[in-house]
Amino acid sequence: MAGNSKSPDSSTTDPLHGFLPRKVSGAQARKALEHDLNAFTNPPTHHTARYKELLAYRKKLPVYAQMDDFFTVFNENQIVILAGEAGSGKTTQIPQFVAYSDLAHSRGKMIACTQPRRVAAKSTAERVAEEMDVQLGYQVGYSIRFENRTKRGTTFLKYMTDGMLLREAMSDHSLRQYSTIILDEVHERTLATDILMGLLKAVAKRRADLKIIIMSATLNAVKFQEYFSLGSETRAPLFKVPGRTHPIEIIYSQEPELNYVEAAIRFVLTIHRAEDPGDILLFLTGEDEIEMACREIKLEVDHLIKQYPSSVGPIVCIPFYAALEPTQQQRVFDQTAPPAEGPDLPLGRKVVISTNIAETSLTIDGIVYVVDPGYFKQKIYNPRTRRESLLVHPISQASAQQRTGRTGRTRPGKCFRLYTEEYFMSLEEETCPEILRSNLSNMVLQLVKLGIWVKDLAQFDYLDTPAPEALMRGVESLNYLKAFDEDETLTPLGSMMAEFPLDPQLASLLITSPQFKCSEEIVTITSMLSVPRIWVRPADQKREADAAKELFTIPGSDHLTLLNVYNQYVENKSDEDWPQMNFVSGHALAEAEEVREQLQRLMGKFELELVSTTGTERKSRQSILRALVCGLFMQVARREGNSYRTIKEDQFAELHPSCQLNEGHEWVLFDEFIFTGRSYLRTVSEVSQEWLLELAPSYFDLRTFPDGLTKLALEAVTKPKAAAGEQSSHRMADRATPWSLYTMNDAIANLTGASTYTLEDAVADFIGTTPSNIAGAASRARERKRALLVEQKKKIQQIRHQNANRATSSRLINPASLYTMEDAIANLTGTSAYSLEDAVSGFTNMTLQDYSLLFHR
Ligand SMILES: Nc1ncnc2c1ncn2[C@@H]1O[C@H](COP(=O)(O)OP(=O)(O)OP(=O)(O)O)[C@@H](O)[C@H]1O
Repeated sequence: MAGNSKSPDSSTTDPLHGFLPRKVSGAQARKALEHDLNAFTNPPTHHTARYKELLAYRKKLPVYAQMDDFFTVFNENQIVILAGEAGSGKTTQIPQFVAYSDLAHSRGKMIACTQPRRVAAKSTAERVAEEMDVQLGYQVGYSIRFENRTKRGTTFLKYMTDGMLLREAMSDHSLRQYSTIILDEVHERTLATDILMGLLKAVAKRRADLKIIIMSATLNAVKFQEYFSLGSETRAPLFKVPGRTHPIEIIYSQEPELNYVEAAIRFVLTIHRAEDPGDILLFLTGEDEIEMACREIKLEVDHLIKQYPSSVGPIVCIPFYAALEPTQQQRVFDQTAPPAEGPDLPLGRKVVISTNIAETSLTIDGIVYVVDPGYFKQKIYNPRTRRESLLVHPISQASAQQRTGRTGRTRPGKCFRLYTEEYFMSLEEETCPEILRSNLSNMVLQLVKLGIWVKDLAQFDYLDTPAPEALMRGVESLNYLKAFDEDETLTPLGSMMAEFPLDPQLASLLITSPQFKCSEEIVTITSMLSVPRIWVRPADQKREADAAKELFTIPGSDHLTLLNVYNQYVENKSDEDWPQMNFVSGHALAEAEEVREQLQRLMGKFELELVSTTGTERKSRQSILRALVCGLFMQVARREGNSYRTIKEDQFAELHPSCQLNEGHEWVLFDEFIFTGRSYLRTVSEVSQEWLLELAPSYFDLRTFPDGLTKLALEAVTKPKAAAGEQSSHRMADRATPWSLYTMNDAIANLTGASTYTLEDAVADFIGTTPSNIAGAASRARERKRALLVEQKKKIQQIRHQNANRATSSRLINPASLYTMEDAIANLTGTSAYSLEDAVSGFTNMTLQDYSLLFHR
């Protein structure tokens, strides 16, 4: 095979007869593609009829017509920038062309093609395995976080998320197992793709044999060509694939639209009534909008069918977003439009309503109409406040083009842009790169693991350099986590942290958990925090879902509640209805189980002991909470008034409505600090301030701690303790702490001399019942209160609904009304990370909360 076949008739038995790596021409590749035998199976097998059918289809793709030129440019250059219209065949065909030229399979190498999204990596690998007539997971496979379908020694074409390739680069800085690396959809500018670009540029200088292809439909080609010039004057060559498979008509709105969700629903209904057969893809920003739109469209269409049965066909609405279970995501590809309801009646239509996960790389067969309202949800991290905002933003021109490109793939299409052409021209050309709006602590750790010195981080060859403050914050967090030593090199702990596919804080939590004799429980909690939403809350069963959640609740800790759910899931594994009956996601739990297995394997690799807590329930819980403090001590807040103030950053937030805690807890540790119109702490547990001082002494070092109420509260713990010996007879009369800071917990600690003795324990001792009975009674009382609240909320919603109807019928809402204070500040300051809080504190030297208190007084 591959050039060393000498027998005279070997061209009939070896489709790759005469092929020399990277000297292959288009003509040779076409001959091999047409061969009866499959070049990539061992021994070669006969091609199936399906292969031939798909090959006929592939030949019509624009990239196929460019095959000769592609082989020339690929053979002659180390790095190629490739731009081609969405649907021209880049993602599916280019890696296959490379397979013929590279002959990676015969050289023990692999070809990698990265994707920013898991769903794209997986679905493209499935399609390509079918096109190449091989079994998925063998010659062609995929690797995404916590899911690897490749076979060592057999897989030579691997679709993978960019994050997975980056992870591999940490153990092999030169990525030696790959002969060619293709970075696809680079216009998305994910953090991992950006780092990979810098890394591959350096690897290319060391490894002349490594080829790199940078691909996208919509990229600023010159910027990439210059970046990849490898120090010489010559830019990397640009290979353009003109044309698309089928034409697409783009239709703009004449006027700015009303409320974009309403407008989108209206458009879908109009298309359904007025346009030729063909499925519809609508882009909305998030799960709530999508589920609501699915319901409304279905209701409206059912209503229309009753009114006009001879002119309106049936419809099926399919939601599509990242948190959905794979079987539900798969519906998007598998489910077809419903048939006509009778002879001579109109055909049915499939409507897919998706977030921007369907924006790139995906082909959903049958889509003819795309409806693009022009918005998406974007996460922006503010390094100063350490808060993430998740807000609706206008999309970029590049995104709009990608959305348009979801049609015209298997037949001609139409794209309805629910904004004017002038508005489109005013959009940003590209989406803001993730590196400019993310928490960089993980990136910093990965770069250092890749061999970059901390002091050189700012000089790394970034395509767009991140803000120094963001880098500094990343280094600072890692210093607190003891990932670096005094010389700023990786400590063994830091090096181990980088090996876990987790945020550094969670990795550190996992690694330190054996010290608290609860690593079994912590690995479960970490896995539960790493998967999408566990709780299921259907719109028409919210009350039942909340009641079910209440039954899992461990008072004072969402983390322990998650542990409880997982343990009960494992106990009830044989009952497949259990998740649904309990309003939890069976898929998320199964995924948590897989994640857990993987993390457990990694722990084994580093000889981290897996131990479970022993002793009383109270003691076990305490050990777990103490371990959580040891890893997540930078995510702590203290109650002030009706909200919580984060430590050091002094930001105010409320507990997220999904939290099972009441607001009575003074100190809490949280998993997420997020802004979604309001600031929230999500997944929260109560902790003791003494643990903070004991378990994170360098972060809570009172000598360097900023002055303020938090410091006073922390001092209140240390001072009375020091004085406790002498003052025992005056404890209640002589209150050393400011009275307002003296909590019930302090009182109990003073009375009993044990800081871990809680209010519940005290009650239990007095009335002779257990804390869990008390919690049960409290939970039943809460349930009654919740039922009342649900009623009240319903009324409020009715009133809001009536008001909203009144408002929308009398007032035009244009995109400008979605322009938030944050957008205004971003426009004024030129940085999206500068929040309202920053603006207020910049101007007044006060926090927003203090400022508004003063203002309202
Ligand atoms: N799963 C699939 N089912 C049916 N057709 C498919 C599938 N995947 C790809 N195709 C066909 O192959 C064509 C090329 O798809 P491919 O993903 O390679 O294009 P692309 O240029 O990479 O597009 P994009 O920039 O959107 O990722 C599609 O337009 C479609 O006709």
